[in-house]
Amino acid sequence: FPSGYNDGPKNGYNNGYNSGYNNGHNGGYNNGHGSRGYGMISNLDYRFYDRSCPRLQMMVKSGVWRAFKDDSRIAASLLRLHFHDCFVNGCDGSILLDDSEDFKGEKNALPNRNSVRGFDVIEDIKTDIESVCPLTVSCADIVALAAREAVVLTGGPFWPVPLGRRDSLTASEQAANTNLPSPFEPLENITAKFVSLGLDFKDVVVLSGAHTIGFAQCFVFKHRLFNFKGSGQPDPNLAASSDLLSKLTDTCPNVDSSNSNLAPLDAASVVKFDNAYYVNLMNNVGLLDSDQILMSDSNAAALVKSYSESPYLFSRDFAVSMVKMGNIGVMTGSDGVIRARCGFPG
Ligand code: HEM
Ligand SMILES: [Ca+2]
Ligand SMILES: [Ca+2]
Repeated sequence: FPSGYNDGPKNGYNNGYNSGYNNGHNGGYNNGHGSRGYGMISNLDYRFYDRSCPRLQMMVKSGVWRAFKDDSRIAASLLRLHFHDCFVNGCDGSILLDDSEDFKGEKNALPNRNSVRGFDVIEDIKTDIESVCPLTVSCADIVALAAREAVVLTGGPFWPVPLGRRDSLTASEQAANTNLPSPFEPLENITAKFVSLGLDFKDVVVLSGAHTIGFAQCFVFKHRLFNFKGSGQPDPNLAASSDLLSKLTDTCPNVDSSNSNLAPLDAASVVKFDNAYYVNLMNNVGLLDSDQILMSDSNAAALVKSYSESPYLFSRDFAVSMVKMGNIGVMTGSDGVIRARCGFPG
């Protein structure tokens, strides 16, 4: 990676943050082999808290399990929380900051408002950890570990999480609105957003597999059900599966009041972290336009096919891509802070 990758400026954090970010990185379309693996260049360290907070990982694990007992969707929500943190100013806990009178952060940015969940779970875990290891563990690291636990808890792969991220003092509503991929935009745009953060095309396909768990609100896919691209008809991909189409129109009748109703992203196994997401795409029953659209690109479709055939391949590649995502724009050393509470910068 270019120098400067890991040392985000302390002051004026957002100014020019992305400049030079991607120089020299492998741009765009490749098959992802080579330059992948756990050996990424990063200042993070698997053993960062071994001495300062030896029970950290156990505490995160039990906090996630506790929350999961009452709400199995929380696993999906915690995984998405890490993604929405890392894609906006790097994995720095920025998404966790509460709005105040003179500060508007990311929580209420368009992709997050009434959509991202799990803040209270992270805050509860942080409170536990503060009682044992005060001002030691960053919120960004807790989110990264919680995302891993969420995947393990739902039957997905375990991977060691490199640690030592520092928390931001600020957040950017605007960056959240522009950096996070939207389910309404074409694959090229989504890919460009990943590439601008040092990820690649394979990561788009692999990380989209996170949609093997969790839910989406009707308004993000409703345009596929009734009047796709002005045709007055459902998306032909969905129409081919009358079974799914009728379930979705039951959940999401064509009235505004259904907009926040929920449908499983992977109807085959909504709380199981498996490769069914890719099997769905092969069968044209992906829920989001941005999911099914992967099949319209021959490189992506080839990866989808191989993951649909091999859960092991998917598990392995997902773990690798999650470590990559967890490295985006991290602050280490004396940059940033360790927050006392995740919702407040101080
Ligand atoms: C590739 C571009 C992506 C797009 C366009 C996208 C879009 C979305 C949308 C629209 C939702 C539903 C939100 C709602 O209805 O409130 C969602 C849910 C979700 N996304 Fe993504 N996503 C993408 C990539 C990712 C990645 C990289 C991850 C994690 C590694 C992820 C994890 C999730 C999870 C787990 C949920 C379910 C959350 C829950 O049930 O609380 N997504 N995504
Ligand atoms: Ca962030
Ligand atoms: Ca699944």
